[in-house]
Amino acid sequence: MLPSRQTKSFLMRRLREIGVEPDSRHGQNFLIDLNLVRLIVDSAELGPRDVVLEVGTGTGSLTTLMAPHASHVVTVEIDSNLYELAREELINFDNVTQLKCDALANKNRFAPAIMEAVGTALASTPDSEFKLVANLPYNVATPILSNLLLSEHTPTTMVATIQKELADRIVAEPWTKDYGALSVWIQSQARAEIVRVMPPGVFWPAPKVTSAIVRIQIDPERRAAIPDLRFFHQFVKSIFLHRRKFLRANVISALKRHATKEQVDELLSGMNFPADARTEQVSIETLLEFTERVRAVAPDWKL
Ligand SMILES: C[S@@+](CC[C@H](N)C(=O)[O-])C[C@H]1O[C@@H](n2cnc3c(N)ncnc32)[C@H](O)[C@@H]1O
Repeated sequence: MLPSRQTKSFLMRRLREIGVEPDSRHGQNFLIDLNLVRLIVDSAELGPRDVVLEVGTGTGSLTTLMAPHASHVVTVEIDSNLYELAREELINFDNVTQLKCDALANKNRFAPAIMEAVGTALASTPDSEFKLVANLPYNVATPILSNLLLSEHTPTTMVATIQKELADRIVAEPWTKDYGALSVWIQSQARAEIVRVMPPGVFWPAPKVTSAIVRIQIDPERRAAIPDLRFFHQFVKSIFLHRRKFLRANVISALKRHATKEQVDELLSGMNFPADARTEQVSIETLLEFTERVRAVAPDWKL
Protein backbone atom coordinates (compact mmCIF):
# COMPACT_ATOMS: atom_id res chain seq x y z
CA MET A 1 0.00 0.00 0.00
CA LEU A 2 1.24 3.49 -0.73
CA PRO A 3 1.82 5.62 2.36
CA SER A 4 -0.77 8.32 3.05
CA ARG A 5 1.94 10.22 4.93
CA GLN A 6 3.32 11.63 1.72
CA THR A 7 0.22 13.39 0.44
CA LYS A 8 0.39 17.17 0.37
CA SER A 9 -2.42 17.58 2.92
CA PHE A 10 -0.82 15.07 5.32
CA LEU A 11 2.55 16.78 5.07
CA MET A 12 1.11 20.26 5.55
CA ARG A 13 -0.92 19.16 8.57
CA ARG A 14 1.86 17.14 10.19
CA LEU A 15 4.52 19.81 9.77
CA ARG A 16 2.13 22.47 11.06
CA GLU A 17 1.44 20.29 14.13
CA ILE A 18 5.12 20.26 15.02
CA GLY A 19 5.50 23.93 14.11
CA VAL A 20 7.79 23.39 11.12
CA GLU A 21 7.87 25.16 7.75
CA PRO A 22 9.74 23.40 4.90
CA ASP A 23 13.23 24.90 4.79
CA SER A 24 14.45 25.68 1.28
CA ARG A 25 18.07 26.00 2.53
CA HIS A 26 17.95 22.26 3.16
CA GLY A 27 16.17 21.43 -0.08
CA GLN A 28 13.00 20.36 1.74
CA ASN A 29 10.79 19.66 -1.27
CA PHE A 30 8.84 16.50 -0.60
CA LEU A 31 7.79 14.20 -3.40
CA ILE A 32 3.99 14.03 -3.25
CA ASP A 33 3.36 11.94 -6.38
CA LEU A 34 3.32 8.48 -4.84
CA ASN A 35 3.78 6.72 -8.17
CA LEU A 36 7.09 8.54 -8.51
CA VAL A 37 8.21 7.47 -5.02
CA ARG A 38 7.45 3.94 -6.16
CA LEU A 39 9.35 4.48 -9.43
CA ILE A 40 12.47 5.48 -7.47
CA VAL A 41 12.28 2.26 -5.46
CA ASP A 42 11.59 0.11 -8.55
CA SER A 43 14.48 1.70 -10.46
CA ALA A 44 16.88 0.58 -7.75
CA GLU A 45 15.75 -3.06 -8.11
CA LEU A 46 16.19 -3.67 -4.40
CA GLY A 47 16.73 -7.17 -3.07
CA PRO A 48 17.51 -8.94 0.22
CA ARG A 49 21.31 -8.52 -0.22
CA ASP A 50 21.08 -4.74 -0.58
CA VAL A 51 22.28 -2.23 1.96
CA VAL A 52 20.75 1.12 1.05
CA LEU A 53 21.93 4.59 1.96
CA GLU A 54 19.29 7.32 1.83
CA VAL A 55 20.42 10.93 2.25
CA GLY A 56 17.49 13.08 3.39
CA THR A 57 15.00 10.95 5.35
CA GLY A 58 12.40 13.73 5.30
CA THR A 59 9.19 12.22 6.66
CA GLY A 60 10.41 8.70 5.95
CA SER A 61 8.11 7.98 3.00
CA LEU A 62 10.80 6.59 0.70
CA THR A 63 12.43 4.78 3.64
CA THR A 64 9.25 2.89 4.51
CA LEU A 65 8.85 1.73 0.93
CA MET A 66 12.46 0.54 0.68
CA ALA A 67 12.89 -1.19 4.04
CA PRO A 68 10.69 -4.26 3.28
CA HIS A 69 12.76 -5.00 0.13
CA ALA A 70 16.30 -4.43 1.41
CA SER A 71 18.59 -6.08 3.91
CA HIS A 72 19.21 -2.77 5.64
CA VAL A 73 18.54 0.95 5.13
CA VAL A 74 20.80 3.63 6.59
CA THR A 75 18.96 6.93 6.39
CA VAL A 76 20.39 10.34 7.27
CA GLU A 77 18.55 13.58 8.08
CA ILE A 78 20.03 16.95 9.03
CA ASP A 79 16.82 18.46 10.42
CA SER A 80 16.02 17.46 14.03
CA ASN A 81 12.25 17.97 13.63
CA LEU A 82 12.06 15.77 10.55
CA TYR A 83 14.32 13.21 12.20
CA GLU A 84 11.86 12.94 15.11
CA LEU A 85 8.85 12.86 12.81
CA ALA A 86 10.36 10.04 10.75
CA ARG A 87 11.34 8.16 13.91
CA GLU A 88 7.67 7.62 14.70
CA GLU A 89 7.07 6.28 11.19
CA LEU A 90 10.10 4.00 11.20
CA ILE A 91 9.87 2.65 14.72
CA ASN A 92 8.63 -0.78 13.61
CA PHE A 93 11.45 -1.45 11.13
CA ASP A 94 14.34 -3.26 12.78
CA ASN A 95 16.43 -3.03 9.59
CA VAL A 96 16.53 0.79 9.47
CA THR A 97 19.34 2.83 11.03
CA GLN A 98 18.36 6.47 11.38
CA LEU A 99 21.14 9.04 11.72
CA LYS A 100 20.70 12.69 12.58
CA CYS A 101 23.60 14.58 11.03
CA ASP A 102 24.86 16.48 8.00
CA ALA A 103 25.62 13.78 5.41
CA LEU A 104 28.84 15.59 4.50
CA ALA A 105 31.69 16.13 6.95
CA ASN A 106 33.07 18.57 4.36
CA LYS A 107 32.56 18.99 0.64
CA ASN A 108 34.92 16.11 -0.12
CA ARG A 109 33.93 13.65 2.54
CA PHE A 110 30.92 11.83 4.00
CA ALA A 111 30.25 12.04 7.73
CA PRO A 112 32.23 9.15 9.30
CA ALA A 113 29.13 7.89 11.21
CA ILE A 114 27.44 7.16 7.87
CA MET A 115 30.24 5.02 6.46
CA GLU A 116 30.50 3.26 9.81
CA ALA A 117 26.79 2.37 9.79
CA VAL A 118 26.96 1.29 6.14
CA GLY A 119 30.07 -0.82 6.87
CA THR A 120 28.36 -2.56 9.79
CA ALA A 121 25.29 -3.36 7.69
CA LEU A 122 27.41 -4.61 4.77
CA ALA A 123 29.46 -6.84 7.09
CA SER A 124 26.35 -8.46 8.54
CA THR A 125 24.74 -9.19 5.15
CA PRO A 126 26.10 -12.14 3.16
CA ASP A 127 27.09 -11.21 -0.43
CA SER A 128 25.96 -7.70 0.27
CA GLU A 129 25.61 -4.90 -2.27
CA PHE A 130 25.62 -1.22 -1.45
CA LYS A 131 23.17 1.19 -3.14
CA LEU A 132 22.33 4.85 -2.78
CA VAL A 133 18.64 5.58 -3.21
CA ALA A 134 17.48 9.09 -2.35
CA ASN A 135 15.43 12.12 -3.12
CA LEU A 136 18.51 14.28 -2.67
CA PRO A 137 18.66 17.80 -1.26
CA TYR A 138 19.68 19.70 -4.38
CA ASN A 139 22.34 21.88 -2.78
CA VAL A 140 24.49 18.85 -1.89
CA ALA A 141 23.57 16.45 -4.72
CA THR A 142 26.84 16.87 -6.65
CA PRO A 143 29.23 16.23 -3.73
CA ILE A 144 27.10 13.30 -2.56
CA LEU A 145 27.08 11.53 -5.93
CA SER A 146 30.76 12.35 -6.67
CA ASN A 147 32.16 11.58 -3.22
CA LEU A 148 30.43 8.26 -2.93
CA LEU A 149 32.53 7.01 -5.84
CA LEU A 150 35.65 7.77 -3.79
CA SER A 151 34.46 6.61 -0.40
CA GLU A 152 35.51 3.45 1.45
CA HIS A 153 32.26 1.72 0.44
CA THR A 154 31.39 2.17 -3.21
CA PRO A 155 27.83 1.65 -4.39
CA THR A 156 26.94 -0.67 -7.25
CA THR A 157 23.93 1.52 -8.11
CA MET A 158 22.79 5.05 -7.32
CA VAL A 159 19.19 6.10 -7.99
CA ALA A 160 18.51 9.70 -7.09
CA THR A 161 16.11 12.55 -7.65
CA ILE A 162 18.16 15.58 -8.59
CA GLN A 163 17.83 18.83 -10.51
CA LYS A 164 17.28 18.09 -14.22
CA GLU A 165 20.14 20.43 -15.07
CA LEU A 166 22.50 18.26 -13.02
CA ALA A 167 21.11 15.06 -14.57
CA ASP A 168 21.80 16.53 -18.03
CA ARG A 169 25.40 17.18 -17.02
CA ILE A 170 25.82 13.64 -15.71
CA VAL A 171 24.71 11.99 -18.99
CA ALA A 172 26.24 14.58 -21.38
CA GLU A 173 28.51 13.69 -24.30
CA PRO A 174 31.59 15.54 -25.62
CA TRP A 175 30.93 18.68 -27.68
CA THR A 176 27.66 19.40 -25.89
CA LYS A 177 27.06 22.36 -23.60
CA ASP A 178 26.59 20.12 -20.55
CA TYR A 179 29.73 18.00 -20.95
CA GLY A 180 32.11 18.61 -18.08
CA ALA A 181 34.09 17.12 -15.20
CA LEU A 182 31.00 15.48 -13.67
CA SER A 183 30.05 13.75 -16.97
CA VAL A 184 33.58 12.40 -17.30
CA TRP A 185 33.90 11.34 -13.66
CA ILE A 186 30.62 9.40 -13.61
CA GLN A 187 30.62 7.94 -17.12
CA SER A 188 34.26 6.81 -16.85
CA GLN A 189 33.11 4.20 -14.35
CA ALA A 190 29.34 3.81 -14.74
CA ARG A 191 26.38 3.72 -17.08
CA ALA A 192 24.18 6.71 -16.39
CA GLU A 193 20.63 7.34 -17.59
CA ILE A 194 17.72 9.65 -16.92
CA VAL A 195 14.78 7.49 -15.82
CA ARG A 196 12.15 10.24 -15.62
CA VAL A 197 11.90 14.01 -15.94
CA MET A 198 9.61 15.53 -13.31
CA PRO A 199 7.84 18.92 -13.28
CA PRO A 200 7.97 21.11 -10.13
CA GLY A 201 4.34 20.28 -9.24
CA VAL A 202 5.13 16.71 -8.12
CA PHE A 203 6.85 18.19 -5.05
CA TRP A 204 5.53 20.18 -2.13
CA PRO A 205 6.50 22.93 -1.87
CA ALA A 206 7.16 23.09 -5.65
CA PRO A 207 10.82 23.94 -6.37
CA LYS A 208 11.70 26.57 -8.99
CA VAL A 209 13.38 23.97 -11.22
CA THR A 210 12.55 20.82 -13.15
CA SER A 211 13.83 17.58 -11.60
CA ALA A 212 14.81 14.13 -12.81
CA ILE A 213 15.37 10.64 -11.50
CA VAL A 214 18.81 9.37 -12.56
CA ARG A 215 20.15 5.84 -12.37
CA ILE A 216 23.91 5.33 -12.25
CA GLN A 217 25.13 1.74 -12.43
CA ILE A 218 28.79 1.13 -11.73
CA ASP A 219 30.63 -0.91 -14.34
CA PRO A 220 33.31 -2.75 -12.33
CA GLU A 221 35.52 -3.29 -15.41
CA ARG A 222 35.51 0.38 -16.35
CA ARG A 223 36.24 1.37 -12.76
CA ALA A 224 39.06 -1.15 -12.40
CA ALA A 225 40.66 0.28 -15.55
CA ILE A 226 41.34 3.60 -13.77
CA PRO A 227 44.61 3.04 -11.89
CA ASP A 228 44.38 6.07 -9.59
CA LEU A 229 40.79 7.25 -9.10
CA ARG A 230 41.70 10.26 -6.93
CA PHE A 231 44.31 11.49 -9.40
CA PHE A 232 41.86 11.12 -12.29
CA HIS A 233 39.08 12.87 -10.37
CA GLN A 234 41.29 15.83 -9.40
CA PHE A 235 42.98 16.15 -12.78
CA VAL A 236 39.70 16.11 -14.72
CA LYS A 237 38.17 18.66 -12.35
CA SER A 238 41.12 20.99 -12.79
CA ILE A 239 41.31 20.88 -16.59
CA PHE A 240 37.54 21.31 -16.93
CA LEU A 241 37.46 24.47 -14.81
CA HIS A 242 37.41 26.38 -18.11
CA ARG A 243 36.15 23.71 -20.46
CA ARG A 244 35.78 26.00 -23.51
CA LYS A 245 39.40 27.10 -23.31
CA PHE A 246 42.19 25.45 -25.26
CA LEU A 247 43.21 22.17 -23.68
CA ARG A 248 46.86 23.28 -23.71
CA ALA A 249 46.17 26.36 -21.54
CA ASN A 250 44.15 24.29 -19.09
CA VAL A 251 46.81 21.61 -18.77
CA ILE A 252 49.62 24.17 -18.31
CA SER A 253 47.62 25.87 -15.58
CA ALA A 254 46.69 22.58 -13.86
CA LEU A 255 50.25 21.27 -13.86
CA LYS A 256 52.02 24.50 -12.92
CA ARG A 257 55.10 23.82 -10.79
CA HIS A 258 54.84 20.11 -11.70
CA ALA A 259 55.54 20.17 -15.45
CA THR A 260 57.15 22.71 -17.80
CA LYS A 261 55.37 24.07 -20.88
CA GLU A 262 57.73 21.96 -22.98
CA GLN A 263 56.71 18.83 -21.09
CA VAL A 264 53.04 19.72 -21.56
CA ASP A 265 53.57 20.24 -25.30
CA GLU A 266 55.30 16.89 -25.51
CA LEU A 267 52.41 15.22 -23.68
CA LEU A 268 49.86 16.85 -25.99
CA SER A 269 51.69 16.01 -29.20
CA GLY A 270 52.20 12.44 -27.94
CA MET A 271 48.42 12.15 -27.90
CA ASN A 272 48.11 13.82 -31.35
CA PHE A 273 45.94 16.59 -29.99
CA PRO A 274 45.63 19.44 -32.51
CA ALA A 275 47.02 22.78 -31.26
CA ASP A 276 43.52 24.23 -31.03
CA ALA A 277 41.96 21.28 -29.15
CA ARG A 278 39.47 22.43 -26.52
CA THR A 279 38.85 20.53 -23.29
CA GLU A 280 35.11 20.16 -23.99
CA GLN A 281 35.77 18.04 -27.09
CA VAL A 282 37.99 15.37 -25.53
CA SER A 283 36.35 11.96 -25.10
CA ILE A 284 36.46 10.03 -21.84
CA GLU A 285 38.62 7.29 -23.32
CA THR A 286 41.18 9.83 -24.49
CA LEU A 287 41.12 11.60 -21.12
CA LEU A 288 41.83 8.33 -19.35
CA GLU A 289 44.86 7.66 -21.51
CA PHE A 290 46.06 11.25 -21.28
CA THR A 291 45.75 11.23 -17.46
CA GLU A 292 47.97 8.16 -17.28
CA ARG A 293 50.65 9.90 -19.36
CA VAL A 294 50.40 12.97 -17.09
CA ARG A 295 50.67 10.75 -14.02
CA ALA A 296 53.88 9.22 -15.39
CA VAL A 297 55.40 12.72 -15.79
CA ALA A 298 54.00 14.25 -12.57
CA PRO A 299 53.16 11.39 -10.18
CA ASP A 300 53.11 13.68 -7.13
CA TRP A 301 50.80 16.22 -8.71
CA LYS A 302 48.15 17.49 -6.33
CA LEU A 303 46.21 20.72 -6.61
C1 LIG B 1 14.20 16.63 -1.12
S1 LIG B 1 13.93 16.28 0.58
C2 LIG B 1 13.59 14.56 0.52
C3 LIG B 1 12.77 14.05 1.66
C4 LIG B 1 12.14 12.66 1.49
N1 LIG B 1 13.14 11.62 1.31
C5 LIG B 1 11.15 12.64 0.33
O1 LIG B 1 11.38 11.88 -0.61
O2 LIG B 1 10.16 13.33 0.34
C6 LIG B 1 15.62 16.33 1.15
C7 LIG B 1 15.80 16.04 2.63
O3 LIG B 1 17.22 16.08 2.91
C8 LIG B 1 17.45 16.77 4.15
N2 LIG B 1 18.82 17.32 4.05
C9 LIG B 1 19.21 18.48 3.48
N3 LIG B 1 20.55 18.64 3.54
C10 LIG B 1 21.03 17.54 4.18
C11 LIG B 1 22.34 17.10 4.53
N4 LIG B 1 23.43 17.84 4.24
N5 LIG B 1 22.48 15.93 5.18
C12 LIG B 1 21.37 15.16 5.48
N6 LIG B 1 20.10 15.52 5.16
C13 LIG B 1 19.93 16.68 4.50
C14 LIG B 1 16.35 17.80 4.21
O4 LIG B 1 16.12 18.26 5.50
C15 LIG B 1 15.17 17.04 3.58
O5 LIG B 1 14.45 16.34 4.56
